[in-house]
Order: sequence, then structure tokens, then C-alpha cells
Amino acid sequence: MYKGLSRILSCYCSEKIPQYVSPVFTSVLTKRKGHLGYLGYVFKRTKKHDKGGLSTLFTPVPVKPNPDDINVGEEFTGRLKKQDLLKILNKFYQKPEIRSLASENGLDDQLLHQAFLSFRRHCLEHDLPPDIHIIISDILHGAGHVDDLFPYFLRHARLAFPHLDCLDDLKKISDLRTPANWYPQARHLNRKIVFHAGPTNSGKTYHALERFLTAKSGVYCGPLKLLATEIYHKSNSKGTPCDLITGEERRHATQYQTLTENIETDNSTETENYLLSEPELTPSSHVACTVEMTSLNDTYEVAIIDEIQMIGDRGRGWAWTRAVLGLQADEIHLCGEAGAINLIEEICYTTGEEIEVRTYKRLTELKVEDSALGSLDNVRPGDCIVCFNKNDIYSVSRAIEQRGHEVAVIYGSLPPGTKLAQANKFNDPDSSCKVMVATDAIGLGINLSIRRIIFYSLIKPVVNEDGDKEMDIISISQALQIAGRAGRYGSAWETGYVTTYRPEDLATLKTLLSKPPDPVTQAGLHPTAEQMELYAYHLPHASLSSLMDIFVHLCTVDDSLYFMCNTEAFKFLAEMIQHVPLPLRARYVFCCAPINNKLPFVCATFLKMVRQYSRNEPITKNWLSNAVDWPVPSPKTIMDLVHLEAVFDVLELYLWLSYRFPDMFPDVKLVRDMEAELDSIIQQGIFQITRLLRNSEQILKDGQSSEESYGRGKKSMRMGHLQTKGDESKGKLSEMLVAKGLITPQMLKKLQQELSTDNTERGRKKTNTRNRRK
Ligand SMILES: Nc1ncnc2c1ncn2[C@@H]1O[C@H](COP(=O)(O)OP(=O)(O)OP(=O)(O)O)[C@@H](O)[C@H]1O
Ligand SMILES: [Mg+2]
Repeated sequence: MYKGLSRILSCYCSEKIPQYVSPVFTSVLTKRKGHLGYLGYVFKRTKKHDKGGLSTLFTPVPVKPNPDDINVGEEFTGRLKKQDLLKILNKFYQKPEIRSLASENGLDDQLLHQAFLSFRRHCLEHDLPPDIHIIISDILHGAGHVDDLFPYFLRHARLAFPHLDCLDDLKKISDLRTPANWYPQARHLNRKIVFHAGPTNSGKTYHALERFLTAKSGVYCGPLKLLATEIYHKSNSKGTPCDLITGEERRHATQYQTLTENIETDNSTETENYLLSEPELTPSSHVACTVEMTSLNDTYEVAIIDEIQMIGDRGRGWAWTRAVLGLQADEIHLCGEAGAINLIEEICYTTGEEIEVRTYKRLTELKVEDSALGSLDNVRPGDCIVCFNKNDIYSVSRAIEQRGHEVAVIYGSLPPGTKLAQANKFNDPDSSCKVMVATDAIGLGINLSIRRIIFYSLIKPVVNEDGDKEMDIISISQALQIAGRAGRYGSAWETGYVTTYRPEDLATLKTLLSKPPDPVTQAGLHPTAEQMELYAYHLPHASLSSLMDIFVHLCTVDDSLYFMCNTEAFKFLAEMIQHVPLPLRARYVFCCAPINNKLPFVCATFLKMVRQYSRNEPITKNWLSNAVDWPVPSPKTIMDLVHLEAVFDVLELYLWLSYRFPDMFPDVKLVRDMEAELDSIIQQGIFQITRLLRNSEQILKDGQSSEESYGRGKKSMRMGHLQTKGDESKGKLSEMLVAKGLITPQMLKKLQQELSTDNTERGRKKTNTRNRRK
């Protein structure tokens, strides 16, 4: 039954395991950074392709002929036969001396070949410049040597490959050896660095927060929106007004107070009015944010950078490096795994700052159970089942609810309000919901009332050092972080437990949890907009995606401390919007948008937004409503829910862009209202997730039976017994597409509208043509 469901979901769920790879049990003892070097599953999703050398990144710029060159050479030396010209040019290219001269001038074999093709084409297709004409004429008459062509060839090669003239400048721009110098304001401060090191649930964040709460001003930078929200609530509830800033959201402390007051007095109309009017709000002196959003222009007394080991993350590490090096604060508190201490110490040598390390011990006991769960019949109150793909989340939560438990569900693509509501429902001691099913969206720093963590599987998609996606066993650090959610200090459970669902995974889990996390040896870096702008100035013909590639190839990084983060997501967006005319700075910002590039609906709407921007037409609420088919109905199936999550992503994208382009995305308040409405629609959907699953299955069954009757129909047709009306069979196809989850009912409606508009349009054109013919 769930096989069918996973088929429906597979087009939408980003985390699904690709069907074309099968688990390969490998006995190769590999020691790969960040992963367990022992027997394990390794599924390659894409074959690593040879990325080639720098030269493969350059395509020749078309060299335009000089209009003044017309026939002047011919007047001096007479007409040249193309045949003779071709012979001389080919002879020139075949000479080994030319190859070595070219190499001395920065042209390797690949560039030389491309430059020669361009040069030869140029010479044969256009009037020759007088100097080349004369040289060739001399060679033909025995008065010159083929090698004499080289300076003219090089002149052409430099026009075709402008980087040859500015390679040194490019290398200077992408010299990333001293990132500490990028932040002169922070370098003028004498910052005190405190590293709170220890295992999960040892009070690291708690102790750093104590300083934050008593300081005159502070910033908390965390890895997840949910965690930043936890700190925002903690700080405000303890009487330190604190704002919340994530990529899309700026919530002020005053809003927190008004909201809680109104909620307490149940004055919801007043709350709504308050939010609609949204007076000019003064920022609080404390702020909780996601690390990418950290402001380096503001100064603070205390800054907390949480989960500092994430500095080594292949995709997001740069944001931690930027915060560590660039934050302007008297005290910087870093919280995280001890494995990052050495690296931070080394980085601090480069800034000349001293570091104080405070170590902590786990506050409650964490026990690995001796047996696996084996069956969902054994689920108990306080259990949290952790899955690494959405299909598992759906099937596990359904199966648990069938056993009579109420379930809270948290996964990455849920709106923040829904996540929070689910977390609160589970944490509330008076709630009847005592079981949670979650992805590792709960895996870092979050405090939930979990007694036991059950790993449903130990395999997760990871992006490797080459930017390729692989299915691999979770790292030691991930296993420890997730397991560390059990038995949080101060929660209802004094001891935490951890186990697996499948008995065969238990030994692996025990091995993972018995080791210290791998040390973090390098911190991530990412090119800045300014660096890309300088590159574009030197190479105006290159696309942003190629500029990024060239940058990554040419950059010099001190690899004893740093690495270049992977830029695949950036390049994906750059290629998608390459054909849309945009100023470079705007293009760069669009390419930084946090988009799940596996969601076609989000990508398509993003592209529409970029086009609208490029036409200088503001992206209004009306425009957006049209693009997402607003208002949206409540979800009836899981497919609807998944689509609504994508719509939510689009609204988040709008808000993210509105902070970067306020004039072009003006309807922030209205879109926030849409978000709040959609958040609660999704919340309702999640509360009834079992019903949605049941409906999906029913539709699938109906789809199958209609497929069967479709098959029967075909047979009957062959037998000449069945007469079908054309539009009836059309109806069946669309129903089948909906049933198979290839399109949602909303998409179908829109498609029908578009088709009918197209038909009307075509009809009108036909009539016009007919009238013209008449
Ligand atoms: N000294 C303390 N007094 C009261 N509560 C505490 C104390 N230390 C920690 N706690 C509480 O224990 C829980 C775990 O602490 P905290 O979140 O600081 O752990 P952590 O080491 O940061 O864990 P993680 O690595 O998972 O982020 C929190 O709810 C925190 O408020
Ligand atoms: Mg913490």
C-alpha cells in the first residue's frame, strides 16, 4: 500500500531515495572526512564527472572584424588565395614552437586549439587586417617565416580570451588566504572569545545565554529558525526584549509582548488589528537570528554563535566563518562540539585574539538500549521516531496513529508556525499527544520533551566534497546530535534513551555513539558580491555561473584552515535566470535566494518573479496571488499538503526578496498575512495528516481502478464494442494524472483555464486569418 503512496510522493519529496540506486553493502574500509570509516552503505546518486582544468571554463568571445580593415592590405600586396591562406595557417598551428610560445603566454593546448579555430575562421571569413595580410603575403613569397604570425595570433587570442590579459588581477581578487582582513571593523575591536565546549544537553547554550540576557545588547546566531525562535521566546519571557530575524521574518519584541498579552486576554481582533497596522517599530537591543542573517554592521556587547562545529559544513560553513571573523561584539560566545576548538584557536591566532575554553559535561544520562524497537506496537509516550525522508514520516505517523497514539510531526519544509505548534503540542504535559515523528529538523540544539529517540533508519542524503549527492550513513556528529535530543535537562524525562527501529541497525548506532565526533579541521568560505562584481568587470562576457566556476578554480585558499563551500545551489539559480536581463548585483542576490531547487513549482515561480523584476514591474500581492492561485483551499490529500508547502516556500521567497529589493516587492505586510493564513491551513492539515493519507490512498486506488477500466476500455475498443466520446477519455487522463500525483487539482484547474484561453486565442487567430483571406 505504501509503495503506491511513495510513488505519488516521489515527484514532490526532495529527500526520497532515488529508485535507480540500490544499497551496496561495501566492505571497503574507507576513512572519509565526517563519516564513519567502517562497513557501511554508500549509494552514489550521480557519478562524479571530470570537472577538467581551468581552460575548460572559458568559451571564446566572438572577435568582431575591424571595419577599417577593408581591402587595405590587398591594395599593397595583391589578392590572396584562400587556399594559400589556409595552408599557411594550418602549418602555423602544427609547429611545436608555436605550442611552446603559446604556453608561455598562458595558452594551454585546449585554449590554443580554440583560439586557433577562432583565428582561422576570422582570417578566412573577413577581410584581413593589413598587417596580417602583408605578413602572409611575405611568407608566401619566401620573404617571411610562419612563426612571424605569432604576435598577430596572440593579439586575436587575447580578444577571444580576455582573461589572458587579466589573470593576475583575477587571482588577486580571488586571493582568499587572509579572510580575517576582510572585516577591518571587527579587527579594530579587542574581542573576548569564549568557547563553550561539550556534548549535547550539557548547558552550553544555557550558559552563553546567561551572559546574553544580562548584557546591554546581544545577538544570538543559530543554525535553525526553530532554534532562533526558541531563543526569541526564552529571552522575551525572561524579560529581555529580543527581536527575531530569520531570512524572511523580522518579529519585534514589542510584537511578542502585545501578542502574548492579547493571547492571554483572548483579544484576537485587537491582535489582528495590531499586526495589520504594524506601527514603526524600534529594534530591540537584543536579537535572535539565523546565522546567515547576522548583521556585521551593528555592534553588540555579547554575541552567541551556536553549533560552531557547523563552520565545517560543506554548504553553509561560510556563514559561521563570516560571523566568527566579522561580528562586532565585546564578547563572542561560541557553543558546540569540542572537535572545533583547535580550528577556532588557529583562526584566533590569525586575528590575534585570545580564546577561553569552558568545558561542560552532559547533565542527564543517555542510555543506548539493548534492543531495537522492532515494531511500532512498541512505541511509548515520550518517543520520537527520527526519519530521513518524508515518505517515512508519512507512513510511520500513519501507522502510529492507527495504533491509537496522537502524533506530533516536524519536518524541514513545514512553516515555522506549524513546527512550533507541533513542538508545543508535544511538549505540553497536559496534551494527549505524547509521540513525535520528525526528521533531523529537530537535530540541533532544540529542547523537546523527548524520552527516547528511535532512529527509523541511519541513512541520509549528504552532499559530498564535490557537491554531489550521495546516500550515506549519518556522521558521528549527526548521530550524537540527534540522540542528544532525548532526556533534556529540565524536561519531564531525567534519563534519555536511544535505539533503532531495525535490529540490524543497532550495532551501527552503538558504534556511532561510542566515538567522539570527527574534529573540524577547516572553515568554509564563499565569494562575496563585490568579488563577483570585480570578476564581471574583467570578464564582461562570462555568465555569472561561469564567473563562479572560474572564481572557484582560480581562488587561493589557505587550506590549512579554510575550504571553499560548494556553490552548486548558486550556480543552479544563475543558470536558470541567465537569459533574463539583470544588473549583476541583482542577479547575484537572486542567486543567493534560499530555494529548494527540487521543487519545480517554486523554481518556476521564482523565474516568473525574476522576469517581472527585469521588466521593472513590481511584484505585488495581486501578482503573487495569481502566480500561486490564491486563495488556496484546505488540503484534502497529502499531495495537496505538499503543494501548499511549496506555496509557502514561494511566500517565504517573496519575503526574503522583499528585504533585498523593498521597492520591487512592496506588499510585505499583505504577504505576511497570506503566510499566517497558509501556516494555519497547513497546521490544520498536519493535525489531520492521517485523514490526508487515507484520502491519498483512496484516490490512488480509484486511479488504479480507472487505469484498469482504461485498459479494459482499450481492449474493448479493439474488439469494436466500446464507443467513447473524445472528451470522456480526456477527462480520464487528467483524473489519472491527479491520482498519480503528477499534477494537483489546482494545477489541473489552471491548465484547463490556460488551455481554454489558448483555444479562444487560436480560434480568434483562425477567424482573423479566414477574414483576411476573404
Ligand atoms: N544550570 C542550569 N539550570 C537550569 N537549566 C539548565 C541549566 N543548564 C542547562 N539547563 C537547561 O537544560 C537544557 C539543555 O541545555 P542547553 O540547551 O544549554 O544544552 P546544550 O549543551 O546547548 O545542548 P545542545 O548541544 O543540544 O545544543 C535547556 O533546556 C536548558 O535551559
Ligand atoms: Mg545548544
